[in-house]
Order: sequence, then structure tokens, then C-alpha cells
Amino acid sequence: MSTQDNAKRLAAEAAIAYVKPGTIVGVGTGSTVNYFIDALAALKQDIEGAVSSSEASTARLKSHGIPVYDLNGAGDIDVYVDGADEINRHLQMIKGGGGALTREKIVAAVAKTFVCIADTSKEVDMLGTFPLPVEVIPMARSYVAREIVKLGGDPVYREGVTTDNGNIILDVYNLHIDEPIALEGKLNQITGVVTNGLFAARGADVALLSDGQQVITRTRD
Ligand SMILES: O=C(CO)[C@H](O)[C@H](O)COP(=O)(O)O
Repeated sequence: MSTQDNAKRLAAEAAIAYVKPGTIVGVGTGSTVNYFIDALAALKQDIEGAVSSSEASTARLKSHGIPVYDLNGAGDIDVYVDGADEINRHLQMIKGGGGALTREKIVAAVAKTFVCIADTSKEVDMLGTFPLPVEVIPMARSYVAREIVKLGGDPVYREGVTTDNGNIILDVYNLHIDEPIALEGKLNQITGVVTNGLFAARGADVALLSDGQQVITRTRD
């Protein structure tokens, strides 16, 4: 296993400590979360089940025999565990590299506590080196792209990708994200945008970051 994969695994396994017995766990998407799902399998008798942020995570949860519930019937979610493409010291993130940003944002909104799991390469001083994913209704693609250019970004259509919600993704390069909450709101105001991958208004509550040797716990400033 590479050092980065080992770091992802260590961060993911540390998140198990945040899972309370008898609860429905919110589960994100991505390679780091896959390690979390695998670790969660050992606890499957102790939890009620999971709500999932993607078809991929649902399939992995079910392959371990973990019951997956519809969010609408699940009630309160105590903890949501998910990865990030970038995370800053305020625990604001860019997410959506795997295209699951909208369902991730919905489950994160419901959850009482958001635990971000990542290897330390995801830590940044300023968000925006990783291109910001924006999920868009297909017929609005060109309009939304033009509006994003007005905000100073360079949108690139993610060819061949359809989200779990039937939409497309624009990856936006060269944004200057010095005010993440403001930009998150502005992007969401563009008609045709479903959501964007800035998790700033609702960031993480805890970050578990690993370099492959140890796990550092960060809470919001
Ligand atoms: O937002 C996500 C998927 O939409 C992921 O959390 C993000 O892309 C990080 O993925 P990985 O754990 O594979 O590095």
C-alpha cells in the first residue's frame, strides 16, 4: 500500500471513534471513505445502518451487509464522515472530485457532526488549486459556464461524466477563493447550478488528517 493510501486508511479508521452505537451513520464518497466503509463493517452489529451520498458508496456498504436507508426516513444523523479534495484551517473544503458533491452536501447539512478524513496532502492555506466542481442541470451548461467566467473562473466540462442525479459537472480553474462562504453563495445563485463543491458555510467540525504515521485531530478555529 502506498504511503498516501496508508494515510487515508489511518484517517478513516480514526473516524470510527466518532460513530455512536445504535445510530445511522452518514457516509461520504471516495477512496478515503472506502477505507471508512471497510472499517465500519466490523461494527455493523452495533449500528442501525447508514445513509449514503452516492451509488458507489451504497454498493460498497451493501456489499458488507450494512443496511442503507433513504435519508428522508432516517431522521437525525449524528455523524457524517467524508473526505475532501482540499481543506483549510477553518475546516472549509473543496469537495466533489468524485462528482458526488450534491448528495454529500445534503447529508452533511443534516448531520450534527461532520468528520472530514484525509491525508495531509489535502491541507492548504487557501482553497482553489484543486479545480472547483460545480454540478449543473445539463441544458444550462453553456449559460452557467459564461456566468462563471464573469466571476473570474475558467470552467471545464467534465467530459463523459453524468452525476447520480443526471446532471453534468463543470470543473472551475483559477478561482481566487479568499472568501469561500461568499463565493459558495454566489455560485449557487446562478440559475442552473444545482450546487458547488465549496463546503464553506457548512464546513467540517472535525478533521482527522494523517501523514501515514499518525493522525492529527483538528477542530474549527
Ligand atoms: O468529494 C468527494 C467525492 O465527490 C471526495 O470526498 C473527494 O474527492 C476526496 O476523495 P478521495 O478520498 O478519493 O481523495
